[in-house]
Amino acid sequence: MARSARDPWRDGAAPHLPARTGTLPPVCLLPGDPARVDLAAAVLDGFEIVGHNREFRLGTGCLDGTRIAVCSTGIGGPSAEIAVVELARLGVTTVLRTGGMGALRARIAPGSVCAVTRAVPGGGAAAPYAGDDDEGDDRHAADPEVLRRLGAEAASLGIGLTEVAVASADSYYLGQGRPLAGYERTAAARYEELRALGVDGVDMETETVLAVGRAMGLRAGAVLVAHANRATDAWLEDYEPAQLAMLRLAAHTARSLSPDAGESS
Ligand SMILES: O=P(O)(O)O[C@H]1O[C@H](CO)[C@@H](O)[C@H]1O
Ligand SMILES: O=c1cc[nH]c(=O)[nH]1
Repeated sequence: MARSARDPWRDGAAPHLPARTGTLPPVCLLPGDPARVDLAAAVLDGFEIVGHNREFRLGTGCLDGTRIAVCSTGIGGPSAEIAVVELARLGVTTVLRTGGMGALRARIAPGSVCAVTRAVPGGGAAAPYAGDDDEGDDRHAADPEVLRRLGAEAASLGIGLTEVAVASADSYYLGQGRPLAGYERTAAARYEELRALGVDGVDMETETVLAVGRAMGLRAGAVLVAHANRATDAWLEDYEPAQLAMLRLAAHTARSLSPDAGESS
């Protein structure tokens, strides 16, 4: 049967994510980078790749018998929007972005693991989800229960956690104030603009994950590791240990947020 253009799903199969309705566990980690999905095998037992389409690499594994999904969103708001909307319809009820960011404050060293409290509204793919009500900035706040569990799990794992507010940019270079030849003044102005927002870091997907997740009725949060520090111009070359610490925290938080925590899958 031909698919409808307005709603291009077929027999429970999503148009972009490689999955069918009802096959995924309720909690899903959302790295941007597809390679981080494979890295999750280091923190989840019996990790298996379910499928891969475009930037969306999807796998599942278990922590203490609780099944957890991991799905990459690719880079930027547009593909993150697709992932969150399709995951909601596939049956996922909680999403946790598990990503990287550039810190904007000198006190946040590269490698720091950070819990996002809120994203500032910036537009892009999140804009159509602003809605007609007056929820305002709350739409870009992390779900309080997700934030609370991140804090509790970090404490019990002995992982230091810094709370941050972030901006999500639709551009990695000029949009994050990285100087390009001929655009040095634009880049410097953009960097100051980001800092003036009062945020601690910049990435490319958190705003969309929080705003779209909330609009879809999901619990949405984000844990980010600082890959770089723009204030000190430091870049973390050996990134894997920090990513693994973040994934470990994300997996434990996902387990604690799972309605079936402790049951074997
Ligand atoms: O580390 P991930 O989750 O891939 O995310 C960050 O890395 C990418 C840029 O290099 C952007 O997607 C940014 O948000
Ligand atoms: O500087 C950085 C590092 C990670 N992700 C970003 O979007 N920017």
